[in-house]
Amino acid sequence: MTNTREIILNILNESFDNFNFQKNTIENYLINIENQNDNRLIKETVYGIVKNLTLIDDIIDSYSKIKIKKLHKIVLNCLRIGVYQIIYLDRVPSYAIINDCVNLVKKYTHVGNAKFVNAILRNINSDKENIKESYSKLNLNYNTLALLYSFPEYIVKKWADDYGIEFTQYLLDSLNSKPKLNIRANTLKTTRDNLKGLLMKRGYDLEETKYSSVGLVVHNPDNLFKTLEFINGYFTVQDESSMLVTEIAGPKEKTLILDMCAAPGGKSTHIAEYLRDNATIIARDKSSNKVQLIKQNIERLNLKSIRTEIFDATKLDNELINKVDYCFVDAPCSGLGLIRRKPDIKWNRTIENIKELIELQSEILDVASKYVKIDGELIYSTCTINDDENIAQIKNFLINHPNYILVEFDNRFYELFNTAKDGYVQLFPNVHGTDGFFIAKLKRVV
Ligand SMILES: C[S@@+](CC[C@H](N)C(=O)[O-])C[C@H]1O[C@@H](n2cnc3c(N)ncnc32)[C@H](O)[C@@H]1O
Repeated sequence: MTNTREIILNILNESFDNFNFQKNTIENYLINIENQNDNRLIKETVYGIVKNLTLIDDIIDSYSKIKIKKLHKIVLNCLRIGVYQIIYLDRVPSYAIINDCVNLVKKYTHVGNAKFVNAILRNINSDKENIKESYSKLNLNYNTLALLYSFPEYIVKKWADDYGIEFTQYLLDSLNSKPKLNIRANTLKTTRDNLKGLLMKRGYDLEETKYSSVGLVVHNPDNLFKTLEFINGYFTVQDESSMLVTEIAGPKEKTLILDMCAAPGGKSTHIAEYLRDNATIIARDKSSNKVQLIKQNIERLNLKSIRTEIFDATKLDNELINKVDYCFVDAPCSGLGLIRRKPDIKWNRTIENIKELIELQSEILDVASKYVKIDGELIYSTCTINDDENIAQIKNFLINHPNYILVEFDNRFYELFNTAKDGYVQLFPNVHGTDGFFIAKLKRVV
């Protein structure tokens, strides 16, 4: 029989060494687990711990005589598993959780530690309701929101300053929620309706995306990648927010299009489908591994209009100066809008590396500005909720590049998004149900 908590412990021990919670770490452990319930419990607990880490550690800290920084790694991780499952998972009996965690500590350390863990988890279990109540009574400010929703304080403070405490609370809550999987119909092979019908016949439960005309939400996506529809390139997995980049840009056929940061090809392949494969699209990224990912998608989707190139977007390519009709900069960014899908982003970002990203974005935008021909367009997007990488970045660009202006979106996008104005939009998971995302549309006028 699988000991799910032992697997969770192994994942945490590995992950907390390097904060690398990439899906692969988890998927590698899950490969041999056939029981879907075990599979789900492991994923739910690991992601749950990563999402709620500050609060879980705060609870442990208040019940442990030893500061958590001084606890043995296995002891701490077993406590995290125990606390998460006791507090957040009503369906699992507490005695089984405590028993398992204690036995794991005994197996991997010693009896003394096992007794310590047993006492803490029993106390937390009997105080469970009081614990929940005492946290629910906290006054809300950016420090308490950072604790309650387990986010780094610097991020919460920034959002509270930019959007206010109430909005920030909803934002944090939705970034901790489970996201829906979205797919984009490859309109060169099928229609959204047809794809929906084909997948429904296979037992999938789907609905149309709210904003994009080619997207579907899949409510039960298990084994979706094994379907013939996926293998034969009828769809691409992509969040609805990303689909909107192409729809808002609205490029024309028979034009030259450059996607400077293209891997794994989500936007480039969408542009090719949108233009019925009738344009010249150059899809670049910085390494051969990344470009390989674009190639795999092009091949699976059977697209002919995209040429891939390994090219560093911070370097100027003289061949393309003043030649490009539509230049897409889907920039490397802090990814704060993706925290629902990748909760480790909470713990992997620092103020310093966000600053470096802002400089990199600005450098790439400057190079991009040289490729676009007069009357051509530059479309800048990020998957983050951070004005410094988004609208402030664009305003700064406009100051340094007076030959560019923001161009208005088609009116229907202003009707769809209350947060869209003057040629840019910030999408929020708590408002729009999408990933946190930013799109700006610029035009070179001189
Ligand atoms: C947000 S992702 C792009 C996602 C892609 N547009 C899509 O829709 O599938 C940002 C990309 O920028 C690439 N990147 C980062 N620095 C770069 C550079 N100096 N030159 C080119 N690409 C770079 C990363 O490798 C990454 O693939």
